[in-house]
Amino acid sequence: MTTPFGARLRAAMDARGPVCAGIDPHAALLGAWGLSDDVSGLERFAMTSVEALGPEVAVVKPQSAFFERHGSAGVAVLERVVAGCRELGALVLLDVKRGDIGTTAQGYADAYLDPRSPLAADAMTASPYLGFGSLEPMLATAERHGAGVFVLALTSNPEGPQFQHARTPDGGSVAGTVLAELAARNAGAEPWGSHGAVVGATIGRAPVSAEDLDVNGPLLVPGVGAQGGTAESVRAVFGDAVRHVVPSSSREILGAGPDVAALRAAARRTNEQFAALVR
Ligand SMILES: O=C(O)c1cc(=O)[nH]c(=O)n1[C@@H]1O[C@H](COP(=O)(O)O)[C@@H](O)[C@H]1O
Repeated sequence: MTTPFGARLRAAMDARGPVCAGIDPHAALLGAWGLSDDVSGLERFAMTSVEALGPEVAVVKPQSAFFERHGSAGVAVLERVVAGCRELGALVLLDVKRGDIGTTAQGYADAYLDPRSPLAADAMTASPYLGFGSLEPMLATAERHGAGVFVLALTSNPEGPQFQHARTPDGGSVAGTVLAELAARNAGAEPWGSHGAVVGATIGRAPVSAEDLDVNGPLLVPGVGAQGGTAESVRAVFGDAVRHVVPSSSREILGAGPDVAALRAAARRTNEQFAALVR
């Protein structure tokens, strides 16, 4: 039987540190690396990131949007990023933030979580806006293949609270409902479950407690670095749930490139800042 994603993630974090390094080939970053904003620039950026980060961090998170904007040739580069990072020992969380009615959700699950797909990753990001139950095909497909799903709960952008803090008829919040559903799904799993919540480092006051944040699964925490989140602010926001945190940083680490050693050193620094939090 395939080892569940949750167990693989725990082992990878113990071995390499907790940080998830994003691969976000923004036009601005391509420029900062002296690369052209086209497929050849994208390929150079992406494969340099793979070489630097694949052997270094527990999880790599390629942002699909920045590959898709170059069309099918860009998606072909993304396929090489996914395969290359996995070959170098990093888990791959594909950031696609998908969500749709069940039958279509199955299509997304097949695309990103079925090992027979050219874009098969270890985990994907999903949006619960069509209802948590609409994600069932992704959760079930992930479980079948030892993969995981990270569901948006409290995102790092300022617009997030409009929906995520909204109250449900039972008096809870939308974000709290997502967290409760994840906790139920991960219940009993050891060392923790395979499905995580996305909770930004910069959320400030949120309608959930540290207890709610303990979903017996990983908490992907973007907003670290470029968006202002630090180890201290993460400790303040997450309380006891801080041991579940997978801090995610894209621009701050990538800004150290294109030198491979400098990129690795930036990832290592972020790991050092957060290592003590998650023990
Ligand atoms: O799912 C995510 O990773 C994500 C969730 C969120 O709430 N906020 C957020 O910034 N992200 C992603 O994190 C990346 C930006 O990270 P930085 O460049 O470190 O700010 C982008 O790929 C975003 O899509």
